[in-house]
Amino acid sequence: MDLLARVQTLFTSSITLKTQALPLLAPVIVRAAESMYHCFNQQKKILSCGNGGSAGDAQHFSSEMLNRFERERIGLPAIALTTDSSTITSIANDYAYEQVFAKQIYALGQEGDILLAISTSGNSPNVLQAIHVAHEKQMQVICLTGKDGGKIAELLYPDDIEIRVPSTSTARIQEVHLLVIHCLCDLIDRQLLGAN
Ligand SMILES: O=C(CO)[C@@H](O)[C@H](O)[C@H](O)[C@H](O)COP(=O)(O)O
Ligand SMILES: [Zn+2]
Repeated sequence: MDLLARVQTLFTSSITLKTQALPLLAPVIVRAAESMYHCFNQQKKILSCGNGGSAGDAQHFSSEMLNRFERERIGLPAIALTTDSSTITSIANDYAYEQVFAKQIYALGQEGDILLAISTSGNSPNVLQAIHVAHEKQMQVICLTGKDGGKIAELLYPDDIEIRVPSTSTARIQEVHLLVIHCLCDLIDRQLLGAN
């Protein structure tokens, strides 16, 4: 078993995917960052959700908004819907796991807010329900997906934005999702603070 060679393969496939994804995703990332900046400028907020590694990504994004990214600035209003175990377990217990994000969006979401929905398959039922409720609440949906976009791709409205990573590997897609999140943070800061 050549573990060193395996690491080489994993790094190479991650780098190759990022290189392939750049021209496809760059214009869409810019559009998403402009929408997010506009949302904050209107005193609105961003709610984020996802499962597993994507739950971590949802929290990673909200912490970089609430605290800061690489430059000093005021905190920006963002809430990850993946963090409150009492709320999540009670909704799953009393209703269904499918509702864990949707019910929070009913309570917290307002017209003009954005939902950042993260799913590598595009098929997680609780993320699909979250998108339905975001639409009811007149929120724009920005989603990070992979594979064929799954059912999320079919649900989106024309004003929504899908950033779809061209890969079928969950792990590789997640690696690009994290890079996309850092691009969004950087572009939001540039619009807020200027280039320096
Ligand atoms: O991190 C990983 C795999 O790298 C897993 O925890 C993964 O996030 C979970 O299987 C998720 O439930 C997958 O959901 P989704 O990305 O298809 O919406
Ligand atoms: Zn993972």
